[in-house]
Formats: sequence, structure tokens, C-alpha cells
Amino acid sequence: MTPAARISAAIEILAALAARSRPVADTLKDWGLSHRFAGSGDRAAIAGLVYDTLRRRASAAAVMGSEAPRALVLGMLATLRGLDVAAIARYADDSRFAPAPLSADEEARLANPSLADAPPFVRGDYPQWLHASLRHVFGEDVVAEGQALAARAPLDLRVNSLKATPEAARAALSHLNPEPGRYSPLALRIVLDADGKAPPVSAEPAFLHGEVEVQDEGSQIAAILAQPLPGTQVLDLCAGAGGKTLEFAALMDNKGQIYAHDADIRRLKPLHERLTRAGVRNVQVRSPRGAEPVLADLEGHMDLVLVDAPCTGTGTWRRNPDAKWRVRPGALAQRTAEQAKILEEATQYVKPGGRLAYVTCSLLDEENGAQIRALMAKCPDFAPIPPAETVLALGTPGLALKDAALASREGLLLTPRRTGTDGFFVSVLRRAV
Ligand SMILES: C[S@@+](CC[C@H](N)C(=O)[O-])C[C@H]1O[C@@H](n2cnc3c(N)ncnc32)[C@H](O)[C@@H]1O
Repeated sequence: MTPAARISAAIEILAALAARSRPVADTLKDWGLSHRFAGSGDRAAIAGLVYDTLRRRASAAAVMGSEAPRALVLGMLATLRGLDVAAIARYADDSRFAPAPLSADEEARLANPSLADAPPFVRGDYPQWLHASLRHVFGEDVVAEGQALAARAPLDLRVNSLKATPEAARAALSHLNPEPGRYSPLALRIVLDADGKAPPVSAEPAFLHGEVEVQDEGSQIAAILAQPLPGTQVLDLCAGAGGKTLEFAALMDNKGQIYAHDADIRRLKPLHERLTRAGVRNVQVRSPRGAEPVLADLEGHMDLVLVDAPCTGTGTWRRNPDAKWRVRPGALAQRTAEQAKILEEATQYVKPGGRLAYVTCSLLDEENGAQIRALMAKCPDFAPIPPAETVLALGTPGLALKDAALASREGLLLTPRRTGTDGFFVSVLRRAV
């Protein structure tokens, strides 16, 4: 396919997405199945155009004065890809499969894609209804934080220390030019190509042998700050596919016991195979069994309970830009209610003197600090450990992390702009003896 035909395809896919509210990945897959002539390079480039357009939807619409899929893609080519009007006109030349030529209005708008007078939620490319909440967290930096969330994310890997050293894993993947992480000693970072396409890491021998896992550096840091110690008893209450369970097992050097639970048995399914691949031997998966209390024997016995809570995912907008425009006030209300309930449930498993780690991939105080304050009001025997203390689990890079992240009494907030990671909130609380 020509570059112009790829642009036409991206416009078509965004139109399909607007017509039927479905996840973007499914829409891209359907398009690939019904256009089998498109090779993998074409599909990746088209996906890159679609994701980039979703990342910059508000600013592209403002530049073009329209929300139409064609306007959004053309606007994104100017704002994110930095193409000038002449370059865009060369793609939109009405040749076979190319977009129709630019109208006079489009030409005028693309010649001056300035957003200087646009409101903050347009310049920062986030939903207008979330402005007050984000502004509450970031103050004057809200636009810069939004812009960093509207950029592409790199591909982060975590080296599984049960199977490899960072040096060995880096050497095994040297053809992908991985860089060490900034804060996590286990992180390797792979920068994406110009189309935003990630290499197929899951086909690499190092991945197949369990030496590396795909995991954002922010998620890696969250697990390290929870500080699971070898030989202790740990409950991962919302384990899902087990990203943090696997890291806990490695940090504990397979010593002690981790109980991995999730309310949704389907979420736990990939964990079984991942545990085997990673060489993990100290995890018991406690799947839900209807109304049976499958964790009752753990009450009051855990050294550490992790609540990696269901949340709005506002910290992951770089990777899930369609989620940014789908999130609704009702979903935020639902998530905050769930979080309060799970946190309260989690407290019963923590032994006196034990710790409770609360993690979200949200940036909103409603899901972060406010939850911790509410918990402290309900359970006065729990108090947050000061962030200056929790960062020490990272060793020397912890000091740099504390300076870079947004620290509060309740915990630490990582953001793409501040720490180069996805947005993550981490609070570690201790239960009084
Ligand atoms: C952020 S995800 C977990 C991600 C996972 N820990 C990881 O690192 O890959 C949140 C999980 O919480 C689970 N969940 C939601 N409500 C729950 C509840 N009441 N108790 C336990 N898990 C719950 C969801 O099914 C989901 O898998």
C-alpha cells in the first residue's frame, strides 16, 4: 500500500470506530481480516496512524474545526507528525486509494495549526469533564502532563531475575537496542520505530524462556516499592494476569508464599502459564469459587497485601488512547466505590505490624489520595509510610524517583512527564502492632 492509501485506511477505520462503539484493537483486526492484501507492515503503519490520531483527537479537531475522521487524521499529521501543508497535500492527491484533495478551508487550517488560544483540555488532549480533577492534581502543569500522556509510550520489559541478569537479557536482545530503565534495576526499554510499531518481543527466545516479561517501568516500580520480602506471606488480592505476582516472586527469590487472587477467574487464566514460563515456585493461585470464602484462612496472617485496584486507567492513556475518550463520570463513580470496598476488605488479611500496598494506574485524586484518606478514617490502625521511606526499596535511584514523582502524605504519583513511565499511584501503609 502507498502511504496515501494507508492514510485513507486510517480514516476508514476511525469512521467505523465512530459508527460502532467498539475497542479500537477489535476494529483494526476486523479491517485487517477484510483487507487481506494489506501486509503486516501496512497494518502496523495504519494502526500507528489510528492510535496517533486518538492520542491527539481534541487538538486535531480544534485545528481542523471538525471531528470528522478525515479532519482528525489530517490534523494529527500536522500536530503530532509535524507535516506541513504541502507534504499533506502530496498525500491527499486524489490518486487511486488516496484521500481526496484538500479543500481551501483545510489548506488554510493546516497552514496554521496553532493551538495558542485553545483551552487547556484541548492543548493537553484530555476530556473536558476531567479538567477539574486533573487540574486539582497538577495545577499549572496540567497541559504539559496531558501532552506527555498524548505521546507514544516505549516498550518496557522486566528482566526476570529468577532466570536472567539484566546484563544477560540485554545481550540476548541487543538487536532491539534496549536501554536500561531510569529507576527500576530490572527494566529494559525499547524505543519504537517511526510508525510507533513495537517489535514482536513475545517471539524472542528470551521471552519464550521466561527471561523477560512485558511490563511498564511504572508497574515495576510499584511492585518494588511494595517491598515483598523473601520468606514472607504475601496476598496479591487483585492479581489479574499476574504482572505484579510474577515480579513479587522474583523479588522474593521464590522464597515464602504468595497467594494470587482475583474476583474474576477469567482474568487469572493467563497467570498459570506465565508462572511456569517464569520458573515461579512460590505462588498459590486462589481462584474464586462462587460465594465460598477462598481467602478465609489468610485473615490476619499476611506480612503484605497488595491491592492493585481496578481503576479508570487514566495513567495509561499513552498505550490506550481510545480509553481516554471512552471514560465516563459513571465509570469513575463505579471504580471509586469498588476501590473503597476492596481496600476495606484487604485490611482484614494484614497481620499486626504488616503492610498494605495500594496501587492504581490512575492520576485522579478521587481514586488515589482520597481513597487512602477515607481508609485511614475508617481504619485508624493503618497509616501511610512516608514516600521518602518507601523509595529506599529502589536503592539509590529511589532518591531521584522521589524528586521526580509527585509526592504527597498518602503516596507517590508517577507520570509520563515526571518519571517517563505510565501514570501510577503507590501508597504503602503499615498496620499498627
Ligand atoms: C489493575 S487490574 C490488576 C492487574 C494485575 N495486578 C497485574 O499487575 O497484571 C485490577 C484487577 O482487579 C480485579 N478486581 C476487581 N474487583 C475485585 C475485587 N472485589 N476483588 C478482587 N479483585 C478484583 C479485576 O478483575 C482486575 O483483574
